[in-house]
Amino acid sequence: MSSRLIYGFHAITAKLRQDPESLKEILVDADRQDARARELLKHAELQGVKLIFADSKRLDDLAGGGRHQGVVARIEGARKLAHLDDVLDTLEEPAFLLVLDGVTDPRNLGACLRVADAAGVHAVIAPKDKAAGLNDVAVKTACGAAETVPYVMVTNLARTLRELKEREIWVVGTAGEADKDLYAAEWPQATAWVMGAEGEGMRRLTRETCDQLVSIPMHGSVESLNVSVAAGVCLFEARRRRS
Ligand SMILES: C[S@@+](CC[C@H](N)C(=O)[O-])C[C@H]1O[C@@H](n2cnc3c(N)ncnc32)[C@H](O)[C@@H]1O
Repeated sequence: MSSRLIYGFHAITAKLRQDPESLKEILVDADRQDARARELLKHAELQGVKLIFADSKRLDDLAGGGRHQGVVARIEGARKLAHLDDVLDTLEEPAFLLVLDGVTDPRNLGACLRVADAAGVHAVIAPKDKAAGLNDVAVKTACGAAETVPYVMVTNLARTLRELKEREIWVVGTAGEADKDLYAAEWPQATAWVMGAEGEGMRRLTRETCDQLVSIPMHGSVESLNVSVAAGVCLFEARRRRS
C-alpha cells in the first residue's frame, strides 16, 4: 500500500480527527515538551497511533528542508477526494468556497490550497480535465493544506457553478479587467470565489455563469497577479467581511 508523509500540527491534528485509521505512525521531536505537542500525543495515544520520538535532524531529513514544527506523520492509503454534496450538506455556516478554473501549474494549485486553508475555506473545487492534479509538487507546496482542505474534482465546472447557485451560494468571478473593484463590491455571506487559469483567465462559460465579476485594483506596471496571490487577496477580504 502507498504511504506518504504529512507535516506540522495543523495537518496531523486534522488527520487524527477526520481519518485516524490512515495514520500509520507519528514521529515527534523528542525535545518538544510544550502543551501543543502534549495535546497531539494525547490524541494520538487515544487513537492507538504508533508514536516514535526522533531527533530534529531525522525530522528535517524527512521534511526535505520543508517546515515540520517537530511532527511528521506517515499516512497509508490513497488520498481521498471530497464530494461536493458531502461538504455542503454538513456545513454549519454559510459556504465559503474556492473554485479554480483550469489552474495548470501544480505549484499554483498547492499555493491556492495553502491560502484556502489559511482563510478558512470549506472546499476547493477544480475541473478533472485540463487542470493540475494533486501531485507531489502540489502537496508539498500546500504545506499540509492538501490534507486539511477538502478537494473536490468535477467533470463539468459550469454545471457545478449552477448547482452552487441553486443552493444560494453567490458565485464571484475574478478578472483583472472586471469593472467592479473588489473593495467596493458587495456580496452575500455564502460565496464561491472563482479564479482563472494562469494564461487565459476564466473560460467564457465560467465567466458567464458567475453572479458577479470583481477585479483587484493594481497600482504598479504588471498586468495581473499570480493566481494564488489573487486568491489570497480575495479570500482574506471575504473572510474579513464574514461575521
Ligand atoms: C495570472 S492571472 C490570468 C491573467 C489573464 N491574462 C487574464 O486575463 O485573466 C490568473 C488569475 O488570477 C486572478 N487575478 C490575477 N490578477 C487579478 C486582478 N488584478 N484582479 C482579479 N483577479 C486577478 C484571476 O482569477 C485570473 O484569472
